[in-house]
Amino acid sequence: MANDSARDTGRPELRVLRQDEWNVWYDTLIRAFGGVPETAEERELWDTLTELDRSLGAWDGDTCVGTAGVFSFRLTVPGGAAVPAAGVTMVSVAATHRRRGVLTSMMRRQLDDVREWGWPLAVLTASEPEIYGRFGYDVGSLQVSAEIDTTRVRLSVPAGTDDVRLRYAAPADVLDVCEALYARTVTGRPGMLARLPGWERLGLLDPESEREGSSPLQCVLAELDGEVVGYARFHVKPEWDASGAKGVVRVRDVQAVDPVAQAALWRFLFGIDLTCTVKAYARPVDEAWQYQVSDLRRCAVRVRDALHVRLVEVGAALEARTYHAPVDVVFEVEDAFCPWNSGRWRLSGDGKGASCERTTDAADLSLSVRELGAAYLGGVSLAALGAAGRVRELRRGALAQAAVGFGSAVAPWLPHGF
Ligand SMILES: CC(=O)SCCNC(=O)CCNC(=O)[C@H](O)C(C)(C)COP(=O)(O)OP(=O)(O)OC[C@H]1O[C@@H](n2cnc3c(N)ncnc32)[C@H](O)[C@@H]1OP(=O)(O)O
Repeated sequence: MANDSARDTGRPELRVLRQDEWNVWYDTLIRAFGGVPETAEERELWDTLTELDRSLGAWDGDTCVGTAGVFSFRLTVPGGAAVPAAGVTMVSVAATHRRRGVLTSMMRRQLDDVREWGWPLAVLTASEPEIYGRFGYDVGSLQVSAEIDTTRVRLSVPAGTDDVRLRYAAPADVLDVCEALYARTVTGRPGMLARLPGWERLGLLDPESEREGSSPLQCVLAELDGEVVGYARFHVKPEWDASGAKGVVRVRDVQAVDPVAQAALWRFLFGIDLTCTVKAYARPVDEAWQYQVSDLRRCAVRVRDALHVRLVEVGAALEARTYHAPVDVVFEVEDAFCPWNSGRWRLSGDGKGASCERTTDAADLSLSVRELGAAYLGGVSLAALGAAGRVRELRRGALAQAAVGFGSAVAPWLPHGF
């Protein structure tokens, strides 16, 4: 049907990707991102990770003009449950075919598919944040980058940090240990993704072309009483000028099971000889080091959007998480792109669980599905969205109650892109 209508109208034909099309499809994607080829290793890895039956290609005759993929993730939500979520990825439209609705047609098909698969959520990281709001996504987690002047900034660490032993290890040799540790941390923060088979290799990708003069990837393990309690992966870029060493530590990944292990790793990164800057990227907005430093201003902290969240099924999504404080609220939801979500929903929940069902009761709060996506992981306050004019309070007190209920003790975080 879709093929016929595409032929009739001259619109590109949208179809599920086949393995024999992958190379052309992937070339289309790479070109849309500027056309710089990836290494053979990266390409092979993405070929392996692509979920063909969940990926779409848009074709103008034999020419691939659009790409969109989905990874079948499980996303940690407030309360710690791992909820099926479509990880929308590899989205592109050839510049020759831009602004003719190809992306819109792929988003339409994709969200219909995700609904059919029974997954309540879709998530993505955006090349440009402005693209996805029209399809019902909004920013659900933020991330921090920092450039820390370690010649001036001191770190105060908690008691017990000296008990943690650190040792270097070849990143590939300890991959399994690091993955096991990651798996232990994944339910600790909303917004984290359980690693799918094969995804551990992403952590080791280390193309020389991206090192910009830095060392190959290095890894340090943190151990307490013989047990691995954390790891840091990083590069060191040696630099010298007339006044001496000015090396830079580029932090790629820090994971730890508790604050003491975390502090031991950060103290190590701050203190590597012959370096005077630590550059970190995509860190949690509430990570402890920000409250342990002597001078936050010299850490040049920047915040940006990380995970964009879309509630595909409002009822199932809101039931899948728990609530920081008891909530009983009727939402009037507007969702133009996925109209099955529009209308009134009563959410009743607390720290143990929740129900979210259709209702004809009077609404307490009026908002669009985007505000629910923004607030979903607990990192964006519904009250703040209200102050921005994006949530309308129809019953006095409902906004404050819902805002507290949707909150999270720890900020959501996406440790790696996809
Ligand atoms: C999850 C990910 O993979 S993020 C990666 C996204 N991909 C890229 O950034 C690669 C480079 N860019 C592209 O490939 C394309 O420009 C795309 C995919 C962003 C857009 O594809 P198009 O087919 O041109 O989009 P389409 O024609 O469906 O546009 C739909 C609407 O979005 C708007 N839009 C599209 N791209 C953008 C953008 N980059 N910024 C702002 N608005 C945009 C259009 O103006 C249009 O608005 P309208 O409905 O009000 O007219």
